Amino acid sequence: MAGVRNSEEIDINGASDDVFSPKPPESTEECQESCTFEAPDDSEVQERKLAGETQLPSTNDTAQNEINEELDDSKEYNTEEFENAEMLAKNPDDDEDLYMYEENANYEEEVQQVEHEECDDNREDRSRTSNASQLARNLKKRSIKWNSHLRSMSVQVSDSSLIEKAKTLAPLFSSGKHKGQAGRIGVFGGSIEFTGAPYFSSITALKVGADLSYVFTIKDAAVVIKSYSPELMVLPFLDDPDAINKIKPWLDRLHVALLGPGMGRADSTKQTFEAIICLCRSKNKPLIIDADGLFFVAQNPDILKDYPAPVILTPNKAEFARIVGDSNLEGPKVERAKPFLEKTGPSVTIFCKDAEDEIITLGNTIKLTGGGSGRRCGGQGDMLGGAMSTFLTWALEKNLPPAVACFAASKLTRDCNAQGFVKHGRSLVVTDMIQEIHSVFQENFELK
Ligand SMILES: NC(=O)C1=CN([C@@H]2O[C@H](COP(=O)(O)OP(=O)(O)OC[C@H]3O[C@@H](n4cnc5c(N)ncnc54)[C@H](O)[C@@H]3O)[C@@H](O)[C@H]2O)[C@@H](O)CC1
Ligand SMILES: Nc1ncnc2c1ncn2[C@@H]1O[C@H](COP(=O)(O)OP(=O)(O)OP(=O)(O)O)[C@@H](O)[C@H]1O
Repeated sequence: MAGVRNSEEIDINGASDDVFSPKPPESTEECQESCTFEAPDDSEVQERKLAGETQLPSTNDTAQNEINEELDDSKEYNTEEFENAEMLAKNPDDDEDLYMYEENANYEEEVQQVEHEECDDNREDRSRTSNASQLARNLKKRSIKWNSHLRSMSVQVSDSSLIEKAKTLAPLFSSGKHKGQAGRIGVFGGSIEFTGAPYFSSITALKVGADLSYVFTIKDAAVVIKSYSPELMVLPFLDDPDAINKIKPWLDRLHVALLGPGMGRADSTKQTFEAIICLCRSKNKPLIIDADGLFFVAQNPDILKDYPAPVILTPNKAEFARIVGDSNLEGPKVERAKPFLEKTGPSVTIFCKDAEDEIITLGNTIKLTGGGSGRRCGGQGDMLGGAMSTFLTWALEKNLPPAVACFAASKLTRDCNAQGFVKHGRSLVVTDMIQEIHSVFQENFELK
């Protein structure tokens, strides 16, 4: 694949001193031997089924029977919710009746509470039984439709070889490894206006499995970002008059630099951005460029010309139009990207974010669809960039192409969105999606 270089050329470890030099990565062969990729297990469904076996004590009381019926119904819905993704895809027209579901987590909790109270008290206090019955009915009324947004929960990719390769990405756990070997990610971004974006990226990089995550930001944003998470190392260098010299020693430690989330578009920021790219170039540092970083690249694509390590650009639809320099939001992206990619050279991969994600290299495109929910909360692209940073670190260590990291990040983001939507519906925010990373990762990328 274009833009893929071997690990010696990439200098993926990037460390100039021994303290930060990771040991050589395990060979891909070794890893593949120990990796098996199994279909997601249905333990959650089983757990819910088991929970559903608990019945209230039988009673002749009508209200009590009503409650039992309500509770039985709710258990059915809660179990169905996890079983029906495939059915949705197969029978898209059936969704109206079939996919009414309860706001399951809260519903189940509240009903179980009622169940408890009823078991204890129903012989003594019939009026509470009827209150509980009303509560169960009210809860059911709050049911929302699981509509066509979730018809397909499975991500489809036009190059299925990526699926197998993505399964081999995660490094093995080993007590012999030291902190940093699973990834040291640097996120360069943040501004007075946007402190959330670099946070979402860097916390996601950590939660996907990087060992260390640094945020390089401006002074006034640094304290704010630190306050979001003690896990992140936040360095207030971006608006320092001596920014590049301050950044330099830290850059040596990074496996991948993600540039742009929430960075802002001020001219002074553009200068710093370009100076960072020059510095990264001198150190063969793999790059991911997102958001405002793409705004700057659009103004000066030559900054990436013949870049000596892999670069992934992650534009959304609007940003894509900006970097390829056309105002047309439609048309085959692989064609529209061609002049830009010819100019920059083979190191650059474009991952275009949209309902259909596309991994574009010169003359080639791989498309990803499915997953997600129709709920499009801000920060989802930042999350994707953070995940991609960690996946790219691992891909390069294993000599896998950047496309594998793109696929993995897209799959993870889309599944986190779909899974989060089941719990939070319209209230889903990117923080909720980040909470889903562990279980989505376990299902799709963990060595089994
Ligand atoms: N909590 C935060 O701090 C967040 C900060 N963000 C930052 O906000 C800044 C501006 O980002 P924007 O994404 O708004 O700027 P863009 O210039 O990327 O987007 C401009 C417009 O394009 C539209 N657009 C995006 N995808 C589209 C699609 N598929 N089809 C049609 N239109 C589409 C958007 O609605 C938006 O109005 C960046 O620095 C970004 O990192 C965002 O990442 C969101 C979260
Ligand atoms: N319509 C959609 N259906 C399914 N998934 C989607 C859809 N749109 C976006 N996504 C997923 O979300 C990812 C991020 O896309 P998005 O358009 O939110 O990026 P962004 O504009 O950079 O986000 P932000 O700036 O808010 O962080 C995409 O790569 C894709 O995986």
